Amino acid sequence: MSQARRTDVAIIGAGTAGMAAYRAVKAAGLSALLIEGGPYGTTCARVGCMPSKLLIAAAEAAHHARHTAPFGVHVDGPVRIDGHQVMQRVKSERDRFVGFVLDSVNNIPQSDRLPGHARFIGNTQLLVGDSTVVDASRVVIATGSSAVVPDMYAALGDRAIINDDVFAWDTLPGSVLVVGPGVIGLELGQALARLGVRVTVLGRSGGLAGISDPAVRDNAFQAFSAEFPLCLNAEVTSVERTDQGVHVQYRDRRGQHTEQYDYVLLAVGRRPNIAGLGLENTLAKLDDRGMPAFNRQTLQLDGIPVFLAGDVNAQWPLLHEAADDGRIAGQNAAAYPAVSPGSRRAPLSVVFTDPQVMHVGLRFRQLPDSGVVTGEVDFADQGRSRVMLKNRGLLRVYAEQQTGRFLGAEMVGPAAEHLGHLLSWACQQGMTISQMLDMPFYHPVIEEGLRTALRDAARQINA
Ligand SMILES: Cc1cc2nc3c(=O)[nH]c(=O)nc-3n(C[C@H](O)[C@H](O)[C@H](O)COP(=O)(O)OP(=O)(O)OC[C@H]3O[C@@H](n4cnc5c(N)ncnc54)[C@H](O)[C@@H]3O)c2cc1C
Ligand SMILES: NC(=O)c1ccc[n+]([C@@H]2O[C@H](COP(=O)([O-])OP(=O)(O)OC[C@H]3O[C@@H](n4cnc5c(N)ncnc54)[C@H](O)[C@@H]3O)[C@@H](O)[C@H]2O)c1
Repeated sequence: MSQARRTDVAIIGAGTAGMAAYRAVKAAGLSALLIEGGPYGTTCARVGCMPSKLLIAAAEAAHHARHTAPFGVHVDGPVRIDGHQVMQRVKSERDRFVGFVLDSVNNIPQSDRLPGHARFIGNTQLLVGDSTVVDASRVVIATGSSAVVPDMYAALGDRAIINDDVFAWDTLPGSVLVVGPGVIGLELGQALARLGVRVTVLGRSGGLAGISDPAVRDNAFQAFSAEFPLCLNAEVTSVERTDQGVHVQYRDRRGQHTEQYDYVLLAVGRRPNIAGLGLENTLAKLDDRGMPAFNRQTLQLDGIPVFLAGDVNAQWPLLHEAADDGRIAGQNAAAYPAVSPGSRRAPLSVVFTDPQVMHVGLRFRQLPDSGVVTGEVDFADQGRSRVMLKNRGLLRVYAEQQTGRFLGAEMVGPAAEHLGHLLSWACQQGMTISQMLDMPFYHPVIEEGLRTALRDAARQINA
């Protein structure tokens, strides 16, 4: 027997964006229904940001323990890694973070929550599960994204894994081939390598951690390829399931390779969760991949009161952007038809490798063809970085020649997560290089490296 529900705003997906949208709709005094087809807890807490950082933290502990000798400090005897204990901490701390999300879900009145997979049967009408029809005045789609699994790996069954599977392990495997040297591939690949897993990371089109500045990318390549086999232009020619794991053949500049791994970790990108949503039953304009046309400022789909928030819109698939998207979509859904562009922050991304990678504002590839100066610092001789033996990396800052306005930066190097925050705040304030140089710099700190890059840019602006 079918059930009918009526609400002002239906929100599909109780992830970071969906929960933020729900809060915004309720704050505006409208009714909202939060529909979730999978487990509660969010991608970030369950299988994304948090468990990956927990694995990285264990890897950093192992790495530090193995690299004390240059300081004259010796850990006599081998560093022993207990894979069970590593994964136990990753999972129990992860569960703690998920628990906080579940608490906030439980604080949402039961009548505002609807479990089940949702699909459109009209512009703002949804079928949830097999029998519940939801009539909404507006809808927010916040269904997230899923890891892409290229066809050639499907035959490997449970030996072809994605990030979710790593965080379900009870112990560490012996070997993993990581396909995709993007953010996920590098974060997890390096962490596993430092935890004693034999790791190879393969890319196919030269990309590395999303870095677009060739000088920064080269510097990053030197750092990572010194730690584990890393090839950015490889072609995997065959993969075959064996009793022991996976038999892999790939080709790179050095020739053909035949190797055996326990698992192939696929980290070749993520795809918006749009398929199966039934958008063809609405008036949304869909492209050839089924993506609806939408306004990037208001997040509204062209022509219908439906909004697209978080990873599913593929604008900036990052946690803080998903939360902002959810707020903007929720506010606009509530205010519809009086929608307005949401306020955005300066772009900032951080990759939690060692050395870390970050970008702020405009990326190198987005810079105008002329009228830009680039200041840089190589961290090899940077004082505090050298003191701590963290002296590898390159920071490049971009500024408008005419006005001196700071435009953006790309970096691989020490404390990039912190330098990235300083720079993104300056970017959002619209500061010039000279205003940034007027700010305090303590001694001796890694931020003095940033000052060197800013001075380099200032010299060129003044010339
Ligand atoms: C390994 C990894 C590490 C990451 N690390 C970081 C990091 O360090 N920093 C950072 O900023 N970002 C990181 N991210 C990205 C970040 O996790 C995402 O940007 C963010 O979680 C996206 O939130 P969301 O709300 O869009 O999607 P989600 O949290 O995935 O929520 C979508 C929800 O929609 C539900 N759903 C889907 N379809 C339907 C349907 N038809 N009906 C009902 N429900 C549906 C799903 O079950 C899911 O619960 C990482 C991602 C991964 C995978
Ligand atoms: N620290 C963070 O903020 C963080 C961490 C993890 C994930 N994320 C988010 O998750 C998103 C997805 O991450 P991702 O690493 O899956 O995607 P990605 O787009 O960052 O990287 C995918 C990489 O795989 C390569 N690739 C594509 N097809 C390939 C193939 N067939 N063989 C070999 N290489 C191939 C691409 O060239 C690219 O280098 C990121 O863009 C980011 O927004 C963020």
